[in-house]
Amino acid sequence: MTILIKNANEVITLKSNAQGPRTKEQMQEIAVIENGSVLIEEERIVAVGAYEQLKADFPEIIKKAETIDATGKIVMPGLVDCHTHLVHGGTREHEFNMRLNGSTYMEIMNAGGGIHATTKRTRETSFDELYEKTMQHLDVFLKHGITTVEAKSGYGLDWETEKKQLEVAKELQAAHHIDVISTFMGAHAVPHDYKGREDEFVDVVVQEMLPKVAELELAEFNDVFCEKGVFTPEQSRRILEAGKALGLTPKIHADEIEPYQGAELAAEVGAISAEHLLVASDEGIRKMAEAGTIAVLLPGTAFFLRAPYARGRLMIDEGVPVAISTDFNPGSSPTMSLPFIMNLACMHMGMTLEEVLTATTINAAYALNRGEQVGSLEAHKKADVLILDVENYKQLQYFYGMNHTHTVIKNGQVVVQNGILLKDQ
Ligand SMILES: N=CN[C@@H](CCC(=O)O)C(=O)O
Ligand SMILES: [Zn+2]
Repeated sequence: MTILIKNANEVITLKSNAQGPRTKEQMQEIAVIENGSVLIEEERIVAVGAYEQLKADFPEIIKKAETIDATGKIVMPGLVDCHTHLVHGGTREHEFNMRLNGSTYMEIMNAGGGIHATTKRTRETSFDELYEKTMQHLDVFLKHGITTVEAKSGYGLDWETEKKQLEVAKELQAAHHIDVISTFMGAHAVPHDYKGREDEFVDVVVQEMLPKVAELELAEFNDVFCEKGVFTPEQSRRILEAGKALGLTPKIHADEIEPYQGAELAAEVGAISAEHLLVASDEGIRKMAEAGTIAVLLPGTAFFLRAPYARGRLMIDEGVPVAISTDFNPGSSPTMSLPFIMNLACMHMGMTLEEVLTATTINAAYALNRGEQVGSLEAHKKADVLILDVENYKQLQYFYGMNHTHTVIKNGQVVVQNGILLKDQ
């Protein structure tokens, strides 16, 4: 398919001469073209710029293009949601109600709820049911303008279920328009039968699960919940180093509930990203900036757990590349609305309108090692493009809590039109 998007009030390209994830003032530079056009052929972007220029440069391609008139709207890259627990059984609204009545997240988890409750449900749910449920979630993501999503395992805590989660994600990567990128997170919690024998469970993850994940090519990344009462920094280091030796890139859930040297560890093991960081130390932030570790911030979790927000402003000022994501999961952040999460980042983490756009496109793409393929509108990149029904990018956060997605083009194909998923029609 050849598509020409024309007359957009603004095309937010995120194009830059910077290499790698954007830091400091680079996060502010979203490279807006007023009255811009985007030319797409097959699954790639051919060019972005003024219509007259594109017409002069690519007359033959323009001749055969189907035109989409974006008058009164804006155009930007598809959103990248770089931290989700996509594949899981069941829901936990009763725990939400318990928290509203005074229980804490960790109390519920230590009493057998939380991650353990979802683990039980995920073990009980068949492959086909999980596949169908996740397919529906992906449809909702797509309608919110998300074209790439990460999927962590970690609700199995045994090989059979971890494998089932990763295989569901792999099959959906092939079956759904959205790109689904898998992370193995066998060390998401210590299963009940290993209580008091935590190191033995780490042995199982390191010696049994990780080699099979690598052999079957079920994931690109390896994550661990480094948190007091879950996995210690030493155990986390062991898990991440073992994954690295097998070719899995480290990620880490760090400093979410209590400061635990997680940010420092991320920098030391060369993790691509450290995620959460609500209570990361000054030293940890400094080390991440030095190492170039991407901070994946998840303000929806702070919102939903009524916890302090990560210090996004400080991290950016210190030179840490920042990405933001939904953390979609059934316990601490059951939302698929990345646009709402962007609003929280502006309102509660001191991030600017421009920084949240960078954090959910190009920087999020780099957090998934996809910064060269998606995350900005540039020639030769994948044609993952959104048309949003607002007059300018500032309105995206001003009209908050709404879904402004009008059209989604994924891999050069229109998949959402007028806010409606085409396969639903
Ligand atoms: N903190 C650890 N894991 C998830 C929550 C998982 C759950 O509560 O089911 C998170 O990233 O917030
Ligand atoms: Zn998470």
